[in-house]
Amino acid sequence: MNRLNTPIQFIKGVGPKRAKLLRKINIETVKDLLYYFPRAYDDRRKTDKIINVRNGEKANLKVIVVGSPSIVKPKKSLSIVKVPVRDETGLAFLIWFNQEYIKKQFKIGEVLKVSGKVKRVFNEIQIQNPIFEREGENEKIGKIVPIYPLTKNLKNGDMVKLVRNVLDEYLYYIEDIMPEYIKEKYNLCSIYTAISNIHFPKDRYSYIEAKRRLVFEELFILQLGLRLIRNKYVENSQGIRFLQVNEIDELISSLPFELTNAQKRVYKEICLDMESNRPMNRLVQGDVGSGKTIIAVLAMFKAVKSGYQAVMMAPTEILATQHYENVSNLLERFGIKVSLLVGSMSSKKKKEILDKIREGTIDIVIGTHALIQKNVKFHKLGLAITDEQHRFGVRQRAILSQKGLNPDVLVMTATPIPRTLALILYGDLDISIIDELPPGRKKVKTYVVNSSMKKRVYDFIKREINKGRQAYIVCPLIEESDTLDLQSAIKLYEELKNNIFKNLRLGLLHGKLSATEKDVIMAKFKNREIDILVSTTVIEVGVNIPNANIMVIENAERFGLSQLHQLRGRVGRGEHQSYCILINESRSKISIERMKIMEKSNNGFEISEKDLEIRGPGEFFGTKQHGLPDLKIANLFTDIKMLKIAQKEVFQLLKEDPFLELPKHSSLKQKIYEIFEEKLNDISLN
Ligand SMILES: Nc1ncnc2c1ncn2[C@@H]1O[C@H](COP(=O)(O)OP(=O)(O)OP(=O)(O)O)[C@@H](O)[C@H]1O
Repeated sequence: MNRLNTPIQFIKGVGPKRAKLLRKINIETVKDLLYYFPRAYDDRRKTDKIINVRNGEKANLKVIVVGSPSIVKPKKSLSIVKVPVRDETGLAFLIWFNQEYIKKQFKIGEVLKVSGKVKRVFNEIQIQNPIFEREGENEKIGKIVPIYPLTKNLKNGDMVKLVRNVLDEYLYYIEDIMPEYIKEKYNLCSIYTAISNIHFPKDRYSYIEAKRRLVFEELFILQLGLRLIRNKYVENSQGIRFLQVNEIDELISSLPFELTNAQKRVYKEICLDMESNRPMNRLVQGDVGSGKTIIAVLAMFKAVKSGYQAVMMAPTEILATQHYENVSNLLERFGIKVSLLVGSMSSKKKKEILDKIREGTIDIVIGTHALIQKNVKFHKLGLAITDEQHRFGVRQRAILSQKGLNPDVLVMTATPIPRTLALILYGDLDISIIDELPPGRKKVKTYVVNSSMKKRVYDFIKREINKGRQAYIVCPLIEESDTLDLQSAIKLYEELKNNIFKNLRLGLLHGKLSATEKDVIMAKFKNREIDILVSTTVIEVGVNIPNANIMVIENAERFGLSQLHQLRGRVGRGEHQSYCILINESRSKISIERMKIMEKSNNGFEISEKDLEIRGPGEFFGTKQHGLPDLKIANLFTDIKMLKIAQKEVFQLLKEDPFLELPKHSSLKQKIYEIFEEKLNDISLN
């Protein structure tokens, strides 16, 4: 057995009780402990003088005991031990509460190093509950002490001792998996120095060096693992060879527009994947309105004309319905049978569709989560597309594709993120980017206003509606409570309908409506029977109504920038000049700064980068949701430079050894299998 896997309760001084506490913080083995990094450090290197200490702050002192310890009992339940000490600048008292036994530990004249919090009580300087050691001892004071994330009843001092013990005995059982040439090239210290110094740094420099090495390793391993999964998947599975379909030119030339160069390039990349015998596993990233849908349509056409079925899963019924309408309009005249499958359908209707899917009389199914239910069985599924993937988990994507035998997989996302990060979050996919908007799109004019300007905003909406346009008004999202969210939308709707826009036709859309009710409202808005659609963020993704040209967002400060960009993307989709009005109720500097970014930029990639900068990656996208292992020390945003370097090295290494089969990479491979075991095993089962 690898000694690092020694269960923690077998370590001296641990025992079952402490082992239980350690398990609470996910420390089960020696290795877990060695990789349990401090959350902060207490620098106890410098010595203060009594004359300089400040009330409420921590002080490290070197003192001499100048009198016998005394015990004071101000009340029955409280006893205070007081030990008088001094240095060359003044007098102080070491204080302990209800710990009478401690009194015996001091002798007059002995020198102590103490560290604790200063409290001034009347004219007395007290150091309360200090830690202390005698001259010559060198355990707790005079150095940088790690502070660990703890749990109830587990003391930092005990953790420090434990880590020290384990380091002494087990450090050299860790294997240094980083290839030598990489360590040399980037001047990275050994894993031994890194692990030992991250727990007990001698100084700032040794801490920085340790952290740099560990961050690099973490990012390197993460990316290597993801790319290895991709390589294995591509290698192991026999995919479908779709045909070159000439009829597709007819479809393309029947479109009311010419494909942009970016669309042509991405389409070509998809064709190459589909025509090869390896299964496609590709992400299409594009800014809002860049025309991702047509790419999906072309891929589905190709699949069907090659004799297979295709499926497309969208996150909401509104979006699924919209896709269904588009796709059937475009493809039915080519003899392709398209069908919709959503949760709200009657069971009779559902059964009818499910039968047809199973028999193969339906070629393309478009739907929501309903598609991943057990009862959905395909006759011959060849292509699985998920739209707006960030709303689904990796697992759901996998379930969908398991409904075929290694179908090609296409993932479409409307949240543009910087390429470097896309490579992490979608590291097991190949990436295509549509980085060009269709020609002639007018920039959405964006204005940030505060609520005092509302009347002007409403007058402006009236004028545009008189010209035949339509508007969206989106209400703030209150995440903790759907009910409040709903109330605020209803309240606003009532007020607008009964007062401000009395003579106009308003509709209200929110998540609590049934799917049919939502459909009715969307259809009315589309048919111009509604002038203003008041909505919660259910409208956020993908809705395409080109005649709507105004997007007003109430309490815009409550949204993430990428989300605002998504919402804004609902307008500017037709020939009319469009407007986005952000009502910002916050005076905070950060809020104003964020709103300014929206005024200035219309580029989703740029905006997501800023959003990431301001909100941090944790909130931007939960790594958990993407099924990635937790990062212990690296930070996807602040360590972006390191991320890029690690990415470069991973690509280089896999070029030479795509499956880590060379003996020199055996320990790397082992580590990756430890971390990504489940995923890699899944693949070998295919
Ligand atoms: N090359 C093109 N030239 C002109 N119009 C196009 C082109 N490609 C797509 N469109 C049109 O642009 C609009 C937006 O396309 P689509 O709905 O596919 O965008 P999207 O990329 O899915 O954006 P979102 O993520 O915002 O939904 C549609 O009305 C579509 O018909």
